[in-house]
Amino acid sequence: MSLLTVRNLVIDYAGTRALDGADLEVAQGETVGLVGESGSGKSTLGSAVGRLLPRAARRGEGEVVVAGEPVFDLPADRLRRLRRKHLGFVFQDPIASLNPTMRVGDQLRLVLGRGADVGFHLGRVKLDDPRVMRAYPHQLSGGMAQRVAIAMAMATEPELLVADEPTAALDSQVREEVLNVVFSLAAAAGTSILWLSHDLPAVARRCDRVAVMYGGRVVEAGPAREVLGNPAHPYTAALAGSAPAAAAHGVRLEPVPGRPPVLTGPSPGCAFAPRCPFAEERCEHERPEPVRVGKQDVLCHRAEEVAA
Ligand SMILES: Nc1ncnc2c1ncn2[C@@H]1O[C@H](COP(=O)(O)OP(=O)(O)OP(=O)(O)O)[C@@H](O)[C@H]1O
Ligand code: NI
Repeated sequence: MSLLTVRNLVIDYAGTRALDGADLEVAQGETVGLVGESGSGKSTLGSAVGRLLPRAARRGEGEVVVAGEPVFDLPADRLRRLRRKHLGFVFQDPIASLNPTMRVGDQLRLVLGRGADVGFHLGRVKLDDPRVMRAYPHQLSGGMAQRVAIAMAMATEPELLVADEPTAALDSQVREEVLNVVFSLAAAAGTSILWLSHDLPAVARRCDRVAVMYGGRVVEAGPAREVLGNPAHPYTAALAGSAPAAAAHGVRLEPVPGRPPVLTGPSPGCAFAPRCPFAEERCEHERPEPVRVGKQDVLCHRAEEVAA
């Protein structure tokens, strides 16, 4: 059974359509990478999982179900309980996600309860120096602050951790260490991960499954190896740098020429059509419905040919 199901989710910010019918599933204990260009809707989808959207956001159609609970239809107290019991969040800017006026140890105790063994939880994220406990967030490096944020998010052993580009602000060596901490803690606790990222190959190395977003929809989802090794959506193919069919016609796919769309309402056809080497007439005015190609769910009129 799915731990998280997002079905046909539509989210608008005054005049901008951020999600245009997004579908996503995360199973218990599974690690899923959600990738896509800037503006494709990753953060909107990640926040929607906990109904943590900015004030300006409006849900149109669709639903989000976490552990059997319809997130957008819950009264406030049940939503709080669901978040506390089932969900953890880690964001891009760790310092901003911590309370600047409170020592690290006190913040952890607030989440964990008075008697909690703060040292143990910091040790789990490889922060063994006792000075960390007494430090204020601004006294920590970005990598250390992110470990504290991870310790807090994972302290309750949530069923699902949503990590929105948790390493984007860190340098590359620290990045790997922080990801190692996230993935090993989650594996030990049986926590599912939804990791939002720009980097398809990096995600494919660590995750069981990958979901690729474009124009506010998940255009391809499936096992990481298949999505990366034999993409069935032209956009994934471009990201993976391997579109044999198009390459044979001498089309250079990487980087993808053109710009991502900024939608103001529902896309009339496939949002990728203007940049797509496979596009034909119907792609501009027929919205692709999900099709199964191999082990992937794909939104493309020509998915069979792309994967072939
Ligand atoms: N608070 C907001 N108010 C208005 N528009 C917003 C808001 N947040 C996001 N958007 C718009 O919604 C769309 C999706 O943005 P979102 O942040 O979800 O994408 P993203 O894939 O996370 O991008 P990035 O990789 O840059 O983080 C974009 O067009 C963005 O400009
Ligand atoms: Ni984002």
